This record gives sequence, C-alpha cells and structure tokens, in this order.
Amino acid sequence: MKRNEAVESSLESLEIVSLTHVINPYRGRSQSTENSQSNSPSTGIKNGSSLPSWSTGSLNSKEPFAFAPDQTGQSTPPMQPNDGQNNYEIKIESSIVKVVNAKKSYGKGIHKKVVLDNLCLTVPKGSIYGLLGASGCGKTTLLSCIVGRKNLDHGRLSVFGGVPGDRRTGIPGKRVGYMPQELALYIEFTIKEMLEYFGRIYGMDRHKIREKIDFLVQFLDLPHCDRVIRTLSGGQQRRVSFAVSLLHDPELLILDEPTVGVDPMLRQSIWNHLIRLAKDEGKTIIITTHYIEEARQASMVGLMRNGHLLAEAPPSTLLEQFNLPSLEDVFLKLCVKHEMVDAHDIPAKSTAGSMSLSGTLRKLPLVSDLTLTNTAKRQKRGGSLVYPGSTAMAEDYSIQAISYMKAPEETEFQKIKRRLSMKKKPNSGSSDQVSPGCCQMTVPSPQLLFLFLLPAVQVIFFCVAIGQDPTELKFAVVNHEVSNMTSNCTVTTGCDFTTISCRLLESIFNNSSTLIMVPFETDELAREAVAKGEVWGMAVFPETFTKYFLKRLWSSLDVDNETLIQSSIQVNLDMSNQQVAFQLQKALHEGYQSFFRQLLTDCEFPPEMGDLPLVFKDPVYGDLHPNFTEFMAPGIIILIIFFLALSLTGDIFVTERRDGLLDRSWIAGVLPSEILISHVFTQFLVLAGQTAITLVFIFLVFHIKCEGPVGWIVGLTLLQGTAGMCYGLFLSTIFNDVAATIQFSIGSFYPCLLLSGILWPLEGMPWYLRTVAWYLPCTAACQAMRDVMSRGWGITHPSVYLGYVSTLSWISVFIILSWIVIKVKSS
Ligand SMILES: Nc1ncnc2c1ncn2[C@@H]1O[C@H](COP(=O)(O)OP(=O)(O)OP(=O)(O)O)[C@@H](O)[C@H]1O
Repeated sequence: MKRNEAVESSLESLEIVSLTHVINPYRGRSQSTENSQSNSPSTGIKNGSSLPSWSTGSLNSKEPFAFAPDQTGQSTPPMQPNDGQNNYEIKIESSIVKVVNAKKSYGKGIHKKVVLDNLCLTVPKGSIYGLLGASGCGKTTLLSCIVGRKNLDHGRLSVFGGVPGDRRTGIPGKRVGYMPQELALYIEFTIKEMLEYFGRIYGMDRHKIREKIDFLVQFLDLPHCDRVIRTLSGGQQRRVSFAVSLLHDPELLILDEPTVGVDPMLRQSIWNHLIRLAKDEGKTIIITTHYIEEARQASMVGLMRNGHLLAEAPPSTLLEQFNLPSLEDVFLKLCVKHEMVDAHDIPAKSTAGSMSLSGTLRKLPLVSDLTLTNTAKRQKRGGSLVYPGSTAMAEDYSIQAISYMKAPEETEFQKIKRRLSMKKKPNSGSSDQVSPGCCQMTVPSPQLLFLFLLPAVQVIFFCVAIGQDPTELKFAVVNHEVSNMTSNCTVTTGCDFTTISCRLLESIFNNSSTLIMVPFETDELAREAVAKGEVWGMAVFPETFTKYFLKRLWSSLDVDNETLIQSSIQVNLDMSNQQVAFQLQKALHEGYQSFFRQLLTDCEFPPEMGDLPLVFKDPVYGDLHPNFTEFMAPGIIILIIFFLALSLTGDIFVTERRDGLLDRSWIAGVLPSEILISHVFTQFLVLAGQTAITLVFIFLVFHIKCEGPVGWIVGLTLLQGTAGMCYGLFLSTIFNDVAATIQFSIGSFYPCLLLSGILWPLEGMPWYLRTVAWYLPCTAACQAMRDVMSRGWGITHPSVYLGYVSTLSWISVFIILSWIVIKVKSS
C-alpha cells in the first residue's frame, strides 16, 4: 500500500513537472516525438547528448538530476515516462535554466535564514518565465545563483547546459543580459555613455551600438541620450538599466523587476517586445515582477513562497485549474494552503531532508487536485500534450490562451522600427548615422571638475589661511605720563628725551599692522576691556616713565629697585590664544627694539648696544624667519593626496558593489582583474592630475620653497596617493556600505594628522608615541618630504629613502590585507 502511494506520488510529481516543462509556447512543439526513439529508457537522457554540467551544492548524488526520496524513503523514478513518451528527456533538451533541489541560506547558527528550500525550476528555451512571489521570498537570490554571482549550498543548477560562473558556457558573458534589482549604472554617465560602455564590453561595433542606442532610447521612451543618468527620474533610470540588458541581444534575459516605475502603456510595450523576442528570436527570458497580473503574459509562471515554488505552470492553466479570475487570487490561495500544510507538516518536513518541488506540491491538497485534474483532463493527441479548453496542441494552446498573443497587429516594437525607418535620411546607411545629439561631444561633468579642483581648493585654503601672522590685534594702553593720550602725546625725534613713552608707543603701534592701540584712562578700565575680550592685552606706562627710563639707561648696572619699577611698562596679556599671544609678545619686543635702536642711533651710540648679545647668522637650512606654512606644507600635500585617494577609492568600490555595478560588469564578462586594473588606471590618472594641481599651487602659485629636487616630491606624492588608494581598496573589502567606509576613513585621518608630525614636530611627543608614529603610513613620507623641501636632501639621504621605503611597504601591506579579506570572505 505504501509502495503504491509512493508510485502515485511520483507519478503526480512527474506529471506536474511534465506539465511545466514540455511546453515551449513560442518555439514550437515539444521534441518528445522526435527524440523518444533515441532516449535511454533507464535514464531518460537522450543518447549521444551531453549531460548538462551542474553547479552543485553538497548534494551527494552523482546523477545529473537528483530527486528527493518520497515518503517511503525510496527515490522517485524520475526518468520513467508516464505517458509512453519520455517527456523528461525533452526538458533536458529544451531547458536553458534548470534548478533542482536548490538550497541556499544566509547567516549561521541562530541567525541562519533559509532562502531557497529545495527549489526546483526549469526554464524552457524560448519561453518567458515569470517568477512571482512576495518580497523577500528569495527571487533575487535565485537569480543571483542563476547568473553565477552566488552559489547554492545544496542542489544543482545548470544554465546553457553548464555551470553558471564558468565563462565557457557564456555566463558570465554576452549570452546573458542581466538587469539586477539595483540600478547598477554609473549615474555620472550619460545614457549614451552608459550604453556605449556596455556595448564595448559586449564587443559590439560602434555602428551597431549607435543603432541599438537609437532604438532603445525610442523604444523605452528614454530622455535625450546626452542626459546624465543622475538627473533622470527613478523610472527613467530603471529603463536605462533595462536598455543595458537588451543592448546586445542576449540569448537569455534575466530581468529582476524591469517594470517597476514604468507606466502601464510602456509596461505593455515592454511585454510585447519581450514576447516578440521570445517568439520570433527564441530568446529565453526570466522575469520577476511585483505586478502579478502582468505575468499573465508569461508563458510560464513560478509562484514562489519562502524559498519554495508553490506552483509552476502556464498562467492560463493555473487560472483554469483554480477557477479563479486572477493570478493574484491563485497565488493567495496557494499561500493559504501552503500555510496550512506547513502548520501540519513540520515534523514530516524536517525528516524529509530534501524535498523536491513535486514533493512539496504533493502535500498540498489543492495542488494535488490541480495535478489530478490535469491528469484527468489531459489528453494525448498525436504525441503532444493538449490542454483542456483547447483543441490545439500545447504550443498552439499557449499561443491562443495567453493574453499577450492578442497584442495589436503592429506591436510597439514594430511601430518604433517603422518610426525609425521613416526618420532615416537618404544616407542612413552611413555608419555615422545616429539620432541627433547622440554622438555629440559631452563636456566634462561638474563632478569630474570638482575632483580635480578639490586639491587646488584645499591648497588655496591652506596657503591663504594657515601660517600667516595674526594682524590688527586690539591692545589697550594706559599712559600715566600724559593726561590725554590722543591729543597730548607728542612724538619727539632725534636725541630728545621728552615723553619717551609716546615715542615708544609710536614705534610699537605705528610701524606694524599687528597691533591696534586702544587708549584707556585708567588701569581698571583697561583691565575690564581685557576681561571682556575686547582687547588682547594691556600695557601701563608709569607717570615718571621717561625720568626713570633715562636713569636706568645712564646708570648701567648701578640701578636701584625704584628705578627698575618706574622705568618698566607693565603688560598683562590675554594668553588664551597661544598664536595670538606669541604674536603680541613678538610685536612688543620688536617695537621696543626698533625704538631703542633708533634712540641709540639718534644719540650717536652704536645701535647694536640695544640687542641681545646673540647674533643669529644665516641658517644652515631654512630661513632666519621660518614660516609655519612651510613647516606644514609637506604634511598638507600628503594629507590631501592620501585621503582624497582613500575616500575616492573606498567610495567607488563600495558604491559599485552596493549598486550592483561590479556584479553587472562581471556578469557581462569582465574579469575581476580587468575591473581592478581599469580602476587602478583611471584612479591613477585622477591622482596624477590632483598631484600636478596640488604641486603647481604649492610651488608656483604660493611660492613655497623647495630646496631639493622636485622630482622626489612628485614621486613621493604619487606613491602616497597610491597608498591611499590601496587603503581605500582594503576598507572597501571590509565594509559593505559607504557610511562605514567614510567613518573609518575619518577615523584614520585624525591619527595621521595628529601623529605624523604634520601639525607638530615629532620631537614634541612622548617617546612611546613617537615610536608608534613612525610606523604610520604618512609619518616617514612627511619627514622625507620636509627634508627634500627645506633641507634640499635627495634620495641618497636615509630620511628621504626611508620615506619611500615606508610608503612602498604600506602599499604592499594594504594589497596583501585586501587579498586576505577577499579570500576569507569568499571562502
Ligand atoms: N546577503 C544577504 N545576507 C543576509 N540575508 C540576505 C542577503 N541577501 C538577501 N537576504 C535575505 O534573504 C531573503 C531573500 O532575499 P531576496 O533578495 O532574494 O528576496 P526577493 O524575493 O528578491 O525580494 P524582493 O522582491 O523584495 O526583491 C530576504 O529575507 C533577505 O533579507
């Protein structure tokens, strides 16, 4: 009895599978009759035909098709013909995509999420297969496995009779056109550039590309092909993505929700075009859509739920069998039944191990009904299957029954073709003949300009804003020697010693733009102004300043305390800002020194008597009056180049991966190494441009000195940019989103800025931090660059040499780490 149930079950399963696979609605009838003679009765595989290769998970079976054991534990005899013909063998012959017992899950342990659960699916050649299911049921995952971007955990998968991912089968390659759910477009490109880019990848010639661009722009109602993709609406962008997948007339089209954001008329036009591609050109199309009803136009639909296929049949068959008006109703009903079965079936399911689609369907009373009904109603006629309600054979049935076959006599495709041919001018045969505007030169995008100008802008900000002396600092003066400083402070000249305070004040304030004098009547008022932050400091001249100043001057070393106090100017500074305070002190010192030298000269004394007995001769390296800008310039060059390259590379790789561009290029047949080389090449061009602009501004515009050979600066800057690129690559292998990459970049920026000797000499750090700092990517390079610029050293000097060695080592480290992370992730 058990055995009988098993056989019945297998027959039901076989019938369902047969129902789903024998029909090739566009390409003509099944080949069962033609091929039945040559079939191997035991395996069902056509003699002499090569077995499909399989993308397998860990399924143990060595058979090309593995069928799950039925409830008796015995394997269903899959290749047994159930109607005197070997329909199964036809499936092998005619199917483009075949998935058997696919299992796929994400995560591990308690986080494990099963996304494909013993899913079986067959897509016949020349059919449109509508994959339907709620969001998150695993459609995209399945498509990713079909195009070879993901691997199954268990089960088998073949495309074009080979393993997806194997270039010899044409996938990845030009046999497949893939439209992923993500946009997967370079949004900075124009429509034309985008299509040309993929056209070149597919090896199309220019003329063909232009022809296709013209057709696709009109067919998909796209805006002018010189429009930048970023500026298009979401729906328009999706249509450009769709155009990319159609561009090279692939044999297999895999479209993940191509009609999202498309208005109903255009949607219908798209479907008409797909139908024509399938019917007239034998293209095979797998399409997912959320508009369930539009899938009525598919030749086959697979209703998917929680990783299972609930049913797989022509839409009209489903509607008829369920006696429901819409596919949505059918889907709903199947889901409800599936829920009920799931609720009662957990133990059985868990022991079943692997459960085929047929097994799943068998547990559904309603679907079993469908099977039985099919069986009952099905008639055999002339060796082909005939379905109820139709007097035609299977192929004809589908043609008549499916609504799209009632498409208007002239399809959109034909209309557009006609419109295009009407538009053609007499010399339309010329290879240059394209729609106006589509072959125009495009100006560089603002983003590209920004990319090149960014370093220049940063250098300008740095050179203009950093390192200059603070000026116009307000300073309070209380002069008790004169009653009204503004009107009564007479400045004397020559060897004259009346109101020396006024002469000194003039020397301090009038000869420099650093300080602005703000006179106050009393010490208290001046102090209050300092306290309020209105002035940066105050100086108070005693009432008898001139008298005691002269006494101090003439008395030489024999000076009493009273003289010292009365001849001194009392200064209180706001030291809250170190740079400003230094500047104030410097201005006061220089003002005093200038006054005193002048006084000595006027009184015919040697002015040097007013100087400290320290003579600073010409420095060995650098200037007598060093400039903070020159100290920081090497670090700034490195920071700008390193971190621009880092953020650009990180952003590009992460964005391209997130947006599906890397996948799309890979599926189009581009090798990962080619992607990498093209990125390195283009980014190196950007880097070279940025380096040139940065150095031109530093050395030629702002005249920052470089005592050594500029070539070593250029070399080191390019290498630092390369190190930044490699670091960006490394971060992009770790993180999947741009925000994390940017956060980490910023997180790395500050240690570099603070510890690499860019802002402050390394000699000012504690020894332990200094040791760590030397191992950072920018430290040795910064020091090397500073030594070239201010000391004029060349590569033979260890400091410069070490800068190069350190940078090259970091490049190697980042590349090795990226490689390790990629290997770990892919395993
Ligand atoms: N890389 C991943 N890591 C973890 N979980 C994932 C990953 N990709 C997809 N998933 C999960 O797997 C399930 C199936 O995702 P999938 O994208 O295949 O669904 P879908 O049917 O295509 O959904 P939609 O129609 O919304 O696109 C979802 O729950 C999703 O969250």
